[in-house]
Amino acid sequence: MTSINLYPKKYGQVLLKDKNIALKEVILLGDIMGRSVLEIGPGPGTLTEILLQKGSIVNAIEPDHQFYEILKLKFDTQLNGGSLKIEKNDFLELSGGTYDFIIGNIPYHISSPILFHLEKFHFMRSILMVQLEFAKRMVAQPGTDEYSRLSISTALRYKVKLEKVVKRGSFYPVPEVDSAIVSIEPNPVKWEYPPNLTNQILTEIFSQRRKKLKNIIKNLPEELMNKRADILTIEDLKKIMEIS
Ligand SMILES: C[S@@+](CC[C@H](N)C(=O)[O-])C[C@H]1O[C@@H](n2cnc3c(N)ncnc32)[C@H](O)[C@@H]1O
Repeated sequence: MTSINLYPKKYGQVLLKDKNIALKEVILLGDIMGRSVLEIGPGPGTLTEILLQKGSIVNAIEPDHQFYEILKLKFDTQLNGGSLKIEKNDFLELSGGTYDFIIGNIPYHISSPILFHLEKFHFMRSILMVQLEFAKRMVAQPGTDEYSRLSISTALRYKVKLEKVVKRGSFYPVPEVDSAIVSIEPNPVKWEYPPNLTNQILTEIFSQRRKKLKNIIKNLPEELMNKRADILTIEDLKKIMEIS
């Protein structure tokens, strides 16, 4: 007998089986009654169901054909009633939009592209499930072991909080790593420097983490010369942008 592979690696499909965790994620969004929610990768619709029960208007983006078909059958009433739209699409292909909230238990192999693609959207708050190590790097402060290019790139754009560690046993198939729920709010003050130049400078600095900044960038202010990437703050980066 041939079996259908519901978990092709291509889409990073590890499914949340603990409904209490899904409920916690939705509660962390805040009051969603009557509000618009973009859901990234609904899979079989565990989060979708709770979002709809709580009265939100959901736009769900799912590229996998099998899940797309399952969702259409499962939520036929809500689709006809107008509280749910399902798009068979890749979130990274969306050009942007405005939603009150964004939520997703996202595929871990594309966490970074998804995180930075959020920038194309206007939203108040987002709740994402990511790999625990990724979450720790997202929220890491300068001078800690986890501090990385991801940490400063995240802090330039968002206010992020690691809300809850979720053990691997809450998923099926059981993955090799633990996960975490993070909340993300856009920074009220936007980073005023050109994104390409910022990325270029961060690449130079973080690809030579062990070097002192004076050996990477010329004409630095005195106080930055002996610093290294692992303690680079946003204020330091601003000073570097000013002379670049
Ligand atoms: C980790 S699973 C989570 C599924 C479901 N939300 C859950 O909690 O059980 C990731 C989901 O994202 C979908 N996905 C993969 N790549 C995607 C992309 N580029 N854009 C949107 N969804 C994607 C997968 O098909 C899958 O449904």
